[in-house]
Amino acid sequence: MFVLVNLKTYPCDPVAVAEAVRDVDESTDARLAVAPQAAHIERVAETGAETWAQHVDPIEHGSNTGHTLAESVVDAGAVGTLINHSEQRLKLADIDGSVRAAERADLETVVCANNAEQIGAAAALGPDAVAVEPPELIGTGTPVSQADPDIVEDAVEAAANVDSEVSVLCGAGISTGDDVVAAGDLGVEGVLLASGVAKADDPQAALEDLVEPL
Ligand SMILES: O=C[C@H](O)COP(=O)(O)O
Repeated sequence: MFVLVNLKTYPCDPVAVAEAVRDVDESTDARLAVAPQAAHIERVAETGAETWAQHVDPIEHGSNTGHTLAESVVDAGAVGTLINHSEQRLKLADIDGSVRAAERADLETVVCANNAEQIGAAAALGPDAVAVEPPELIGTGTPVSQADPDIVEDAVEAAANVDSEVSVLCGAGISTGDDVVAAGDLGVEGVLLASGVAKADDPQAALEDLVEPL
């Protein structure tokens, strides 16, 4: 299982969480990665944790003030990027452009979507993976794998119908090992989560709990 921890803009210590991600990754067969804010990518990557960007823009080098260039996050140490997170929604053409920008820079991609229909459209753009996240469950602590298993199974089917090479993750409310196991039982290859780790008093203990049954 792939456990991708998005730090969003939570007021956690990104380096401390990254060190916990690195250490727990070394103790499990699961793959762990962390997605800090862009300004923290370099310091996070220096810990040795697998580091992702939260977003890249559909741009090339040039006159794009305030945008995030795929090559720049690679220079800082990122190896992958989220695209179209529920909190950073893009138009379809821009999702396509961001996937192409990430490919150009050799970044792995996870395109997020709200439901199975959008997952099918996202998979058609050829990312490495898609992630289904019902927005109403994000940050609630109520896991999608238990609260809305149908949307996860439908997303797995929708992606497979379009491109069986595209992996499927699910996210929203996942914070325990049982949640991750339940997600795996629904057919996903990974989970995308945030508050369960970024807001935990002890992020390392939260991560250890997440991978303990894997
Ligand atoms: O990127 C992570 C997702 O939006 C899930 O967030 P959450 O684990 O806080 O529900």
